[in-house]
Amino acid sequence: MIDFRISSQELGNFLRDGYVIVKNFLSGAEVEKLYAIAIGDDLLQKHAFDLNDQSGKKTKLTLWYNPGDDAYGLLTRSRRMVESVEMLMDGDTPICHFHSKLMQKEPKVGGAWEWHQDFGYWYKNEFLFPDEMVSVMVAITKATRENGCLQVIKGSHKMGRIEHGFAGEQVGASQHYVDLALKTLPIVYVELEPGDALFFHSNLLHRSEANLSDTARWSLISVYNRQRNIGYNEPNGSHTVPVRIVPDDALMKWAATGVTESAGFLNKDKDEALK
Ligand SMILES: O=C(O)CCC(=O)C(=O)O
Ligand SMILES: [Fe+2]
Repeated sequence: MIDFRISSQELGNFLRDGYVIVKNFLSGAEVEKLYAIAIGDDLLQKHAFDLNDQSGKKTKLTLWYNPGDDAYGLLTRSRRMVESVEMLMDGDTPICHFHSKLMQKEPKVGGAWEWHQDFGYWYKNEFLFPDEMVSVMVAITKATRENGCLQVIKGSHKMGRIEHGFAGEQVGASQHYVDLALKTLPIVYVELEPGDALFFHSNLLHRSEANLSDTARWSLISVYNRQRNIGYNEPNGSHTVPVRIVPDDALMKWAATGVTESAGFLNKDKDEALK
């Protein structure tokens, strides 16, 4: 049995750098199952929407709040996931799932994301504690420089929250502070194999370039929150509902289905952080 928990060295890297990569967080069979379900899932496609970047290129994504008994829900509720994020977060109240999104960056059309901190969005939702929010990006397909993998500014979470404004339909960090960060800290291209996971702090500056390659870049990004960290301007209550943890083997042993309507999908015009 593999122990998936974050080691003390990985924790140290996360605290210093604002992120940590865990290779093979999912097995090959698990990630194949998730990919097969995603491409055949009508509901995921029905609820997908496009976000335009500044040049008009589109990124397709599907976002939902409540993790259920489908394959994606069982992954986000798995012990390895919840115990890992718990080690990386301040505080001691129960771990809740804010939302998950399936990012579908299609070949030739997948749009860019401007430099931002995720807490730049969540501050608008009136969350108060950035150290009690962590994102996990799981690569469903390979992420490379060519297909627009995530880039992070190593250590930038230590700058605290940076002012954000609109960049196309996205929220972007103040260019002046991004420039200063880039003068001071290194950029890291987060290339991932399917099944690898990137855990990152809510104040880590990150972006990605358009996907001009022939291969899709699909990833699942799940966001976790401590129960006492209330988003006062976040209408969806998922972020204060403790995760119902399932065993790590549930994804392979229990589920065969895609996400159901009870997941509570986001419609683009409803998101407070995008207003
Ligand atoms: O998947 C990407 O390229 C970036 C997405 C992202 O940073 C976000 O949705 O907040
Ligand atoms: Fe982000």
